[in-house]
Amino acid sequence: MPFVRAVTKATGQVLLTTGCGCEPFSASARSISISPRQVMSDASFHSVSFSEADHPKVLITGGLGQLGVGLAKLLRKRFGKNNVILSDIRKPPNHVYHSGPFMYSDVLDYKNLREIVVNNRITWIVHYSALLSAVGEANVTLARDVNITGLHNVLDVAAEHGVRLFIPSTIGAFGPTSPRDSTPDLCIQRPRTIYGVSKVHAELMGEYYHHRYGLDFRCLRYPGIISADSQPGGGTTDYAVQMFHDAVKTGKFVCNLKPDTRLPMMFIDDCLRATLEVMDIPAEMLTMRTYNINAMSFSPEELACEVQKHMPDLQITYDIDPVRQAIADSWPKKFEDNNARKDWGWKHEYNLPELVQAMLNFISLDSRAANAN
Ligand SMILES: NC(=O)c1ccc[n+]([C@@H]2O[C@H](COP(=O)([O-])OP(=O)(O)OC[C@H]3O[C@@H](n4cnc5c(N)ncnc54)[C@H](O)[C@@H]3O)[C@@H](O)[C@H]2O)c1
Ligand SMILES: C[C@@H](O)[C@H](N)C(=O)O
Repeated sequence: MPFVRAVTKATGQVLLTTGCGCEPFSASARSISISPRQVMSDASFHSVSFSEADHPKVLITGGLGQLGVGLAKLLRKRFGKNNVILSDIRKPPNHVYHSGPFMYSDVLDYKNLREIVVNNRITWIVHYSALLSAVGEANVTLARDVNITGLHNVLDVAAEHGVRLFIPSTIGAFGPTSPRDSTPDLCIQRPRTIYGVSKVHAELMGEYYHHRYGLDFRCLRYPGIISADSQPGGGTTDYAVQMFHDAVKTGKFVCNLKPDTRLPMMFIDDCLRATLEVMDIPAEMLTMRTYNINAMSFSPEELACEVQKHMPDLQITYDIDPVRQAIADSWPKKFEDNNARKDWGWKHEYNLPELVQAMLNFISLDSRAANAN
């Protein structure tokens, strides 16, 4: 829906409504532009001429990380193989390259992003590119570039071409001054990592573009995600994935967080389903644009205990990484997600016992297959 503009004579102010049901707001006439960048005159918001019945055409940025390949698989099942483009700056492995469209895309290259969106008539972007919490602390400049400059490029391209945009946030968007038990959607957010700071920035910029330009921005704050068939990319919650791989391979695991470090976690199938659900629902059902989603919380010792029910000989020792420990100690222990459950019916399926069973089934099967080859 186009912007409605009305210039009031008396004040020289411009009133805008965005067609999204938000309150109009005013701003100085001089400062108003129709788009975040000065785009060509043929670019207009919400101009994509797809009928409601058409499938979305999806671009996933940073798609070769822990979450992108699984999401592409889910979306391709739903929308068709050729309607979902995976992109990244890395070379895809064979099985990914042959499973559907893949393109090189560096989110720091605005023109390249715009070309992909235009040439492929993209209608949804899932923006996964990021440096996660632990690697971000090891390279703050790169994290700032990818997580903040890259975000700005994606926001602009999405706003200019009427693209629905999903950006994940994280438990890492909270900090030591946030309530750590049952952390709600709206509370103090003063994270102490560049990752967290960039994610709060993403939440605020996405919501700002929604109110200011009508961008259809949707955001879920994910807990730590546990997956069997994809490796995590340098986060604080990675220990929980590694424990399974080491347990099956060596029967031993050295944990880099203290035994009682409790964090919100989620099995990947729940995370990807939540992402599709929140992208798919009508905008009227969203009372907010950024939602917490929750499944379970556990500590290393609780996870180890559950794994040991299946593998009683598993040996766990602890060698604490002070950087990761400090990050974990500043994050929520338990997440509150009442709004997601109320507004769009979010419901997780995996608790800790089901998660452990699913991970061990997959990894054992996978290692048996590798041994047989
Ligand atoms: N995995 C989790 O536990 C978790 C939890 C909360 C939020 N998230 C968020 O979900 C998203 C995906 O997470 P993930 O675990 O798959 O991350 P990941 O680190 O595994 O993958 C990120 C991908 O981004 C790519 N990338 C880096 N620089 C890039 C650039 N300049 N241009 C394009 N791509 C670039 C990397 O090559 C990598 O494949 C991230 O935004 C992350 O913050 C993840
Ligand atoms: C929690 C999440 O954002 C990521 N897995 C990290 O630990 O950095």
